[in-house]
Amino acid sequence: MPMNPDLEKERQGGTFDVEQLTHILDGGRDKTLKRHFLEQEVLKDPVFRGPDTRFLSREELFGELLRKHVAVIKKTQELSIDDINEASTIYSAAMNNNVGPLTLHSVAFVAPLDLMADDEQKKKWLIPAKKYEIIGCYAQTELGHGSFIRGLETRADYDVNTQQFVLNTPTETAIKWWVGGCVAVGDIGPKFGFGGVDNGYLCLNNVRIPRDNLLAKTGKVLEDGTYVKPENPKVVYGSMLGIRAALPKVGAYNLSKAVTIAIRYSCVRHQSEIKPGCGEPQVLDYQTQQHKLFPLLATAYAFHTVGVWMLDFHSTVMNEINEGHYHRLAEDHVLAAGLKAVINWKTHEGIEICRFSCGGHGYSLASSLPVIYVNHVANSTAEGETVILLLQTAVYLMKCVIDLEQGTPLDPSVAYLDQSFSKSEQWCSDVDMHSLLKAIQFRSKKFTEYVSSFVKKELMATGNQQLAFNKHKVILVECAKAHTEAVIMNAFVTKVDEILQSNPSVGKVLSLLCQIYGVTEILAHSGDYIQYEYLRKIDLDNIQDQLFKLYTYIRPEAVLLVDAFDFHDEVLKSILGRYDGQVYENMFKWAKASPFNKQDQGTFRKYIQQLKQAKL
Ligand SMILES: CCCCCCCC/C=C\CCC/C=C/C(=O)SCCNC(=O)CCNC(=O)[C@H](O)C(C)(C)COP(=O)(O)OP(=O)(O)OC[C@H]1O[C@@H](n2cnc3c(N)ncnc32)[C@H](O)[C@@H]1OP(=O)(O)O
Ligand SMILES: Cc1cc2nc3c(=O)[nH]c(=O)nc-3n(C[C@H](O)[C@H](O)[C@H](O)COP(=O)(O)OP(=O)(O)OC[C@H]3O[C@@H](n4cnc5c(N)ncnc54)[C@H](O)[C@@H]3O)c2cc1C
Repeated sequence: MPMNPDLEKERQGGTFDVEQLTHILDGGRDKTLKRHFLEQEVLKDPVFRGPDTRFLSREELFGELLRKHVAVIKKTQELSIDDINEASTIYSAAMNNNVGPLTLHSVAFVAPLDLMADDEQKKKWLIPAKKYEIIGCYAQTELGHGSFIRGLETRADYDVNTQQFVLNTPTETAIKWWVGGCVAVGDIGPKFGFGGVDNGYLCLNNVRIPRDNLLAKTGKVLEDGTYVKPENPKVVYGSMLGIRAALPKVGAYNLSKAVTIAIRYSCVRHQSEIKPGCGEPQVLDYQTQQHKLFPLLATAYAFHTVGVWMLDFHSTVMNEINEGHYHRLAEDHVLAAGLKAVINWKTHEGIEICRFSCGGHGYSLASSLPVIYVNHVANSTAEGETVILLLQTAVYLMKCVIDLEQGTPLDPSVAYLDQSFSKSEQWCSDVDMHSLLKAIQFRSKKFTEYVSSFVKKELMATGNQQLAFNKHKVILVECAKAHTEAVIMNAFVTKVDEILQSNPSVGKVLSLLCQIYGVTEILAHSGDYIQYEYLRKIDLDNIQDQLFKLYTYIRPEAVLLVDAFDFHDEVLKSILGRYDGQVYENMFKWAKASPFNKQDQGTFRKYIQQLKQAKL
């Protein structure tokens, strides 16, 4: 199909090599080539062809995705793939923006076995689980409790005579609920999205399991019922840590898809007039459309950068824990908690903005933006609800203030809290990314000190830390967000500095995006900078001008920057986001293919006939 002339023109501009940026995003040229190879292995294999999942009922969708997921597993094993990123490539190429039915088996059943089973148990369960000889799920949440783990009601009473645990869900609120991939007892019914996953319920009534079913790498129960605590009790929470540490990159992936669709479509879509009689401009030429999408484009790059960094950091900490060193578990937990919470929340807001920016066609499943949205938005609740996780980060920051007062060294990711910040010169409209980072770190430091003063006062008055925290949860959450933004901006600036050395032209365009991210973040909290006397109105006016100027620099690069995400059309599965920009013709073809247009709407005639006969 010929290229849409608008997109053809957009691809003639640009100041950087798209392919080189794709290689950077993938982690090197070889990884790009391997990703292309794996995508083609899926896209050319007829087993992965099937009905357009956007036309399917819940039951049909589950069946089709299970069929495909099994094919993904076979393909992954056939190609001897064990790298998580490569396995994700095969999975994403097949799932058409859905979450596959066996996802929880991999991320929430196999992972904890790997983390907490002893060698004997690994032989017994981990090996067959990895071969899908046993299919598992993660049944933690109950009808009555999800966030408050210590409130869970399920019982496991030890029967010393039979060396067994007797499992019971003694109350209705104890029923295990939301259990992804739980095929035992029942499905919890239709959901907002996640149609590919059978989130189930599980009632336990005197279910007996052998003592050695308790994963024993950390804690264990001896024959006489004595509980031997793990060296570090928090490691039992580790199974939730793995998914949280991975979800920032999942958020970046989903936001990258949404901005690819919205920016390509915004170049194809012509609407209204700027100069009467001069034709309808591309909607991406409107400053308001740029104001919707360019900060999100910058955010997608920022989230990808920090998502890769978080996964590396988490993997290092897990290796240290495997060798018995727990000193970075707390930092890993709160970084994963804060990044998972902020990134997934801002991503689902961003996907929604991308949908809005495509007008009516964004509301059609032809765009796939609704599919990406409803499947992504679960990530702000699942694996730790947003506020819950931000409070974890906030409590850690309160401890950092105490550590600072006591002269205890801080973890690297919060070292800036011990720095002094000052800004004397007036900001013009070309503030560099390092100055923007300093400002964002300054705000986080000041906010942490401000919140800590309230919590301390409350603690003095009540002597109860939980009460003190509970009274100031709103500002504690904001404090955790401010810190997490400092972590994101720091990772983005660090990566861009590195790329400026290795590939100046790519580094330059990314530095523009980094400035957009930083200026947007500062303007979103401008009141704090005035209140803390770090910025004046003139500074804010100047960086507002800077933001609009940055949009003009990014406008000719925008399509190339989303091309660099390198989504194959069959992976993106969006008519608005097609690489060739041939939207209208394919929208019409897609609509005509809808089963709704195929079935004889006998029901329509039947009931309208009744209406006519009713002679109202
Ligand atoms: C691997 C690839 C993955 C790719 C992903 C692909 C797509 C899949 C997408 C989605 C999958 C969705 C599947 C969803 C599954 C689920 O939802 S499973 C259930 C998840 N449930 C939760 O997350 C519950 C949230 N609640 C909690 O975590 C806890 O209740 C709590 C809020 C943290 C409170 O804990 P607690 O009540 O014990 O009290 P605290 O004092 O706050 O904590 C005690 C100390 O423990 C430390 N802590 C807490 N959590 C952790 C942790 N996870 N790791 C390490 N340490 C932890 C906390 O800091 C306290 O320490 P301190 O005593 O020193 O202060
Ligand atoms: C798509 C999806 C898949 C899931 N898959 C699984 C799975 O496979 N296995 C599994 O075990 N679970 C699963 N879950 C459940 C998930 O882990 C819980 O929904 C999540 O932990 C939130 O707990 P909750 O639903 O009890 O919400 P609640 O904790 O009841 O939250 C409700 C509200 O109360 C607020 N709140 C709660 N506690 C506090 C507090 N201390 N301070 C301030 N505010 C508070 C929250 O911020 C929120 O606004 C899944 C959920 C979804 C949506």
